[in-house]
Amino acid sequence: MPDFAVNLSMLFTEVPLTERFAAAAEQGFDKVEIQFPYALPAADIAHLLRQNQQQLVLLNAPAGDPEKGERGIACHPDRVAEFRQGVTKAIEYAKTLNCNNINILSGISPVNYNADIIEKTFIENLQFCAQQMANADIQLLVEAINTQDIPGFFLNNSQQAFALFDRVGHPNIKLQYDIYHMQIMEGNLIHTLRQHLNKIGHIQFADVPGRHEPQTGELNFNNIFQALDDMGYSGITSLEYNPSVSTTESLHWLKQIA
Ligand SMILES: O=C(O)[C@H](O)C(=O)CO
Ligand SMILES: [Mg+2]
Repeated sequence: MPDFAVNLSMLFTEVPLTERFAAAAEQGFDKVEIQFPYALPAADIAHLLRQNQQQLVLLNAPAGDPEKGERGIACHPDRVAEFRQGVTKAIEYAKTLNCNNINILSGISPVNYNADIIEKTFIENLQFCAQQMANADIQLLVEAINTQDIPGFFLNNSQQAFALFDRVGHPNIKLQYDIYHMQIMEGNLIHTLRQHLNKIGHIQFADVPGRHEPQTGELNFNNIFQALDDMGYSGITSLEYNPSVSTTESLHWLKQIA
């Protein structure tokens, strides 16, 4: 069975973030992720993790202003200094929280720059991240996001990610393979996971369509989880879905496979 973590930005949202750690612990989760932890001081999060005997396994670097529709700024040529300051802040949080993985979001391609400059900016920013994070013993992860939910998102499929990693040319970079986004963009999940397992550092999932819990859509999660075990995947597999019912009720599938 996969080593599960739960994303506290999308599950247990019935209660404020500070109470989600305990809610997750009550359901048996000892590993959690937070997309953007920055509204809380790192010391407060560290206290909550200790109190609930949990490990933080993933956080995202700051990704611009969501109120303005921004979903990452790593490919924005005019935001490089701001992006890199955000990465420094993410590394400080990760060090305080003993978190070994930081996820980077490319963002939506800015309309006022040509494709080559956008790609070059992203590659140079990833080179910066890979080295800064290697210095801090942190794994750089990069996530591809589907363009139905976020039209224009620059990094949107696994082959594009692997080709970019070759150009980044640093060993400290892996794909955060989100099953939900990749089912929408390319399908062929088990084959892709098996073929590129050594370039995949973290997995998240939700069913398609709807981005809800397993058994609400078209994916056969029993087969996917079994295949991950069979191929020897040893990383984290994280619940990152919008529960279609209460979070606790949405975990029925987990009890069936346990
Ligand atoms: O939406 C997702 O899949 C991400 O993992 C994320 O962190 C976006 O903020
Ligand atoms: Mg994701």
